[in-house]
Amino acid sequence: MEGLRVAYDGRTVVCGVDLFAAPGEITGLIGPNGSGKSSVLRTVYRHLRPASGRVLLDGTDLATLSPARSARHVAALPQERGGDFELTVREVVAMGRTPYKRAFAGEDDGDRAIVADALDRVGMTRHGTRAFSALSGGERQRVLLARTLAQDPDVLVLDEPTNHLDVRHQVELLALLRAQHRTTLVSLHDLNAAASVCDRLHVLRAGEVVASGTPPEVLTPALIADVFGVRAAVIGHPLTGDPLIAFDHTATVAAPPP
Ligand SMILES: Nc1ncnc2c1ncn2[C@@H]1O[C@H](COP(=O)(O)OP(=O)(O)OP(=O)(O)O)[C@@H](O)[C@H]1O
Repeated sequence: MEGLRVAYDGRTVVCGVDLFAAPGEITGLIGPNGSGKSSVLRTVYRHLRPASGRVLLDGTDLATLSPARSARHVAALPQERGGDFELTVREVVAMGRTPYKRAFAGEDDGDRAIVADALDRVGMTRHGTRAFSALSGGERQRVLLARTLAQDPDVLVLDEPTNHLDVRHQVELLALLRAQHRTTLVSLHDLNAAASVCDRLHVLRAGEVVASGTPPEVLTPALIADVFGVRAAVIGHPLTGDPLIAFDHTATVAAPPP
């Protein structure tokens, strides 16, 4: 992203963000509520047009690609999860193949194998014939993740993907992201999950990137106090060695800026 600015009704909420997501790496966006994480991601999956600045994919301005073309490159798990599709689980996942099909073209064996594999990866194979609208929040989340996998994108954009998931499914989802080795841009509220899964982190505050680096570089007690207004100790995780952030849940520190 180059000089990315996002505005709603003339109010700027992302102001001049420059950000690079390296190929095959997991790039994390963290920051307080309202800091602009979703707004940045929405420009990447083209739900929003930047007010100024550009989103480049291998040097090509995404805005110059047709929607179908960019959908072959970029798949998203957005925060707005759409309505209750009157579709089965399998049909929702098969929607991921749409950017590759001509109008009215049916599924071929290749599509069917990709859809089956995507369902398998999120552990939803046995739910394939159920109505999507009848699933729990976490199950829907996993089905929508399978749809992005079926889309076979170069770039995966995920806005708070662990929302609604129990801890086991959070761990599975993060492991799945790691195993993909795709260029991934993800917003996360769980700083410990971000520390464990992301190669690089960018911290947003009031629409600006205020820190960037590897998780150990970024996730310091000073930054956590400054940006989130919470006291924390950062220690090495006894099992993995990743930074482990132990919050002081008894009190906040200075209120974070608006
Ligand atoms: N559709 C919209 N219309 C108007 N303002 C919006 C819209 N979506 C977001 N905003 C505003 O833009 C700012 C950034 O919001 P955004 O959702 O990008 O932040 P976020 O960091 O993803 O927040 P959260 O952690 O709460 O999901 C906020 O002030 C929010 O109120």
